[in-house]
This record gives sequence, C-alpha cells and structure tokens, in this order.
Amino acid sequence: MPKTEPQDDATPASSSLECDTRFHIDPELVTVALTGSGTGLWDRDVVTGEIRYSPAWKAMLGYAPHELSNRIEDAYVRVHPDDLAHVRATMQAHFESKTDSYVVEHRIRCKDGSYKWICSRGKVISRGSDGRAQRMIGTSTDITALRETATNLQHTIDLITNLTNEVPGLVFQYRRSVDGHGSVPYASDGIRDIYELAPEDVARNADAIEARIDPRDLDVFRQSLLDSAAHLTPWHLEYRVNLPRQGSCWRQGDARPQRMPDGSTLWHGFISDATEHKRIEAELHELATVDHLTQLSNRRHFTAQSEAEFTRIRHAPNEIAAMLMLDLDHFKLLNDRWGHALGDLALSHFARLLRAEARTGDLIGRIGGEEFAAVLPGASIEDAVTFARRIQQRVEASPLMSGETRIALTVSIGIDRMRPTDAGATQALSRCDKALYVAKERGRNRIETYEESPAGEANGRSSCK
Ligand SMILES: Nc1nc2c(ncn2[C@@H]2O[C@H](COP(=O)(O)OP(=O)(O)OP(=O)(O)O)[C@@H](O)[C@H]2O)c(=O)[nH]1
Repeated sequence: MPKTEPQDDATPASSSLECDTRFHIDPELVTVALTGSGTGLWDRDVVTGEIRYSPAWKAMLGYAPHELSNRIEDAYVRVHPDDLAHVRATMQAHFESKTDSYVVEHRIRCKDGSYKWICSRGKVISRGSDGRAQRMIGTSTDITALRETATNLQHTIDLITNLTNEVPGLVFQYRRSVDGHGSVPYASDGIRDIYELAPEDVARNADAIEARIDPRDLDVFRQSLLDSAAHLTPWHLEYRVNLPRQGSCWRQGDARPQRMPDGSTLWHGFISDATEHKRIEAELHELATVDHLTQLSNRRHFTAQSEAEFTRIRHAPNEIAAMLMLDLDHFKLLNDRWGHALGDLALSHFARLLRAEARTGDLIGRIGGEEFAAVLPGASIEDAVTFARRIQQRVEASPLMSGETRIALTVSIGIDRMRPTDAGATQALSRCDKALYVAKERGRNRIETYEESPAGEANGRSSCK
C-alpha cells in the first residue's frame, strides 16, 4: 500500500515503459513530459483510504510538495460539489469492474480557492481474492484551458445557431463529394419552412431536398450546382418546390462554393421564400401584358409577340404567317344607344369569340378601343380569310344578350401576310389597317386583303360580304 509519495519520475509509469525492451524511455524524460503536460500522479489505497500525490499533482493545484493531507475524504472535499456525485459514481463503477478504467472530467478546488477543470484517469491495479479493489493509480491533467476553449466555441456555435435561426429563410452548408453524394452538414431551423424538413433529415444525405423540388425545375437545379462546382462560381437559382403543407412554392437560392482538400465542394449560402415575390412579378407581368377588360394581350405585348414571330419568319424563308386587324362596326352607336358598360360587355364578348376560334400558337391582342389584331403563324392569306369568315359567322351566330334583348355585332377585317422584306411586324399591321379601312369604306362587315395599287395606294380585294 502507498507508503511513499508517487514521484512524477517513478513507478508505475517507468516500470510499464520498461516492459518493451526495444522501447526504453528515460524516466527523467517522463517526468518532464508529465509536468509539461500539466499532469500529476496519484496512488490510492482503497482499503485504508490513503491517497498520495506526486509533487506535480500538488503543484497543479498550487500546493508545495509537503502540503495536502493524504486522506481520500479530504480529496473529495476539494471536488466541486456539482461534480462530486458523478465522480463518486464513476469511481464506484470501476471498483465494481463495470468499466475497464476510470475516466472523469471534473472541477477541483486549488489552494487559492479557485477551481480548475481536470481530467482524472485511473485503474485498479490490485484486487483482493473477492475481487474488491485494493489499490488504484492514476493521473490528473489540467484541462481548464481546453474547457474554456470548448466553452467559448460552444458560445460561438450557439450565437451562430441563434442568429441563423432568427433569419427568415434557410442558412446552410451543402457539401457535394467527388462521387456526387450530397449532404447538408449545417442547416438552420428555417429548413422546416423552406423544405418542410428537419436539419437531421439532410445532415448525411441531401436526397430529401431533391424529392421536394418540382420535377419541372429538378434538372436545372442539378445542373446549376454542377456548373457552380465546376467553375467555382456563385450559385443563384429561382426554382419551384412542392411541399406537403404549403403546396407549390418558389424558392431563391444563393451560395458560394469552395473546393475542399478532399476534392469535395462546400457551399455556404441562403435560401429564401420567393413565392410572394414571384406572385407579384407574375401580377406585374400580367398588368404589363394583358388587357384587363378582354384578358387578351395588350397592344404592347401583342406588338412584342408579333415582332418575335416576324423575326422567326425572316430567318426561315419557308415559314409564313398571316396577320389580321379586326374592328367592331359602329361601336360608337352601340355605346351611345346601350351605354358604355354594355359596350364593355360587347368587347369582352367579342374577345371570347375570337379566342374560341384561335388555335394554340395564334397571337391575339386588343390593340385599341374596339380594335383587335391576330397573327396566325404558318397561315397563308387564304387560311387567314377562312379564319376571318369563321369569326364573322361566329359573331353573327352569337349576338350579345342584354336581358331579353339581342344586340347584333358585326366586324370588319383587314388581312395581309408578314413579308420577310418588311422592317418589322408593324409594317404588316399597317397594311392590315389599310385593308381594314377599305372594308369600312365598302360598307363594313367585310373582309379585305391588302393589295398594292399600281399607284402605290392601299387597295383591297377578296371581299367576303
Ligand atoms: N364601351 C367601350 N367603348 C370604347 C372603349 N374603347 C373605345 N370605345 C369606344 O369605341 C368607339 C369607337 O368609335 P369609332 O372609332 O368612331 O368607330 P365606330 O363607331 O366603331 O365606327 P366604325 O369603326 O367606322 O364602324 C368610341 O365611341 C369609343 O369611345 C372601351 O373600352 N369600352
């Protein structure tokens, strides 16, 4: 049983180190190593309750080699009260051979009354025939600085987590390994709204995110990340997600990639809810492009669309397109007789008939008060005349009803084709306008196609009525 203080350069360390004859360390070096690492030795007689400490152990707590009692009950008084039960339980478990060794981190009071964090490790080295622990030796290492660093690190992590969790959106770290495997090592709480997932759902495998992305945007989503990884360019994407609770929503993602030493790519970024922004954008787009009364394209949008069609025709000599201008007859009279509100109804009624007659791909717009226009891609002048006749027949067959009153509408139509030699689509529209003028001149409710007169004046031919 311990009768002498354990020396920092003494057994048991030196004896066990000598076991391997090929590897001998000078005990003095062990002393230096142990002292330098802030480690002291202790040797406890479990039966008598005697415990002896090496000088380095005592120095660690600020005691001189001759200070400190060698009683275990005094040792327990120095343990921080909050840690005592845990220390005792860990020690007891080792005495009962429930653990291979004794390892515990706890606070211990120094001579000056302050506390240090230490890591105590020990092992029972002799037991009685009944298995009861008799002698135990061990080390204590000052880990105060380490604990402070760990505590500061935890505070920093808590701060970042608290801040990112307050941000309305998802702050994330996304890793893509060389073999293409994706994971999200860090996701703020916002992931519960952004993807309706928990951080742990994607910590090791990001597949759950891809499952939320709208199939229409999945390829673009994947490709955008591949591009960002390949060129280490910032990732930016607006894409749709389908969520169990919120349904279809828009998301906007922004992140910066960096290449890691193992070849993987790590993005740090942010994903926000872009649904409202997209809704407003769509609303503004509609306001800018759609005529409120008839829900047809407005003049500006129709012009832009027909210019795009004209560009297509000009670059493909075999492609054709016809253009029509349609104007309700005597609309002023209708307004004067039935009122402006009914005039509005007549306009939307006519727009419905026009839309019903159009094919997918045809462009229709309201370009003025009671003026409408259409571009029929792939249609010849003859096709356009047939289309115009069908419109007139539909208008005749479907009068506007105001209560019991039938209000008959008629429409005059001017037609021409888009010509590759034109400067733009408006030139075709202006020829349609001239043909329309002829239709009005010749009595209205007529279809006229444009024809250049020898004198260069606008003319019309091919009347329907
Ligand atoms: N109700 C209603 N009337 C409109 C609207 N925009 C224009 N108008 C009217 O449409 C009428 C067009 O009159 P005009 O240009 O003289 O043509 P019209 O009476 O149809 O005569 P023709 O075209 O020669 O057959 C005007 O009285 C405008 O006030 C609208 O949004 N709603």
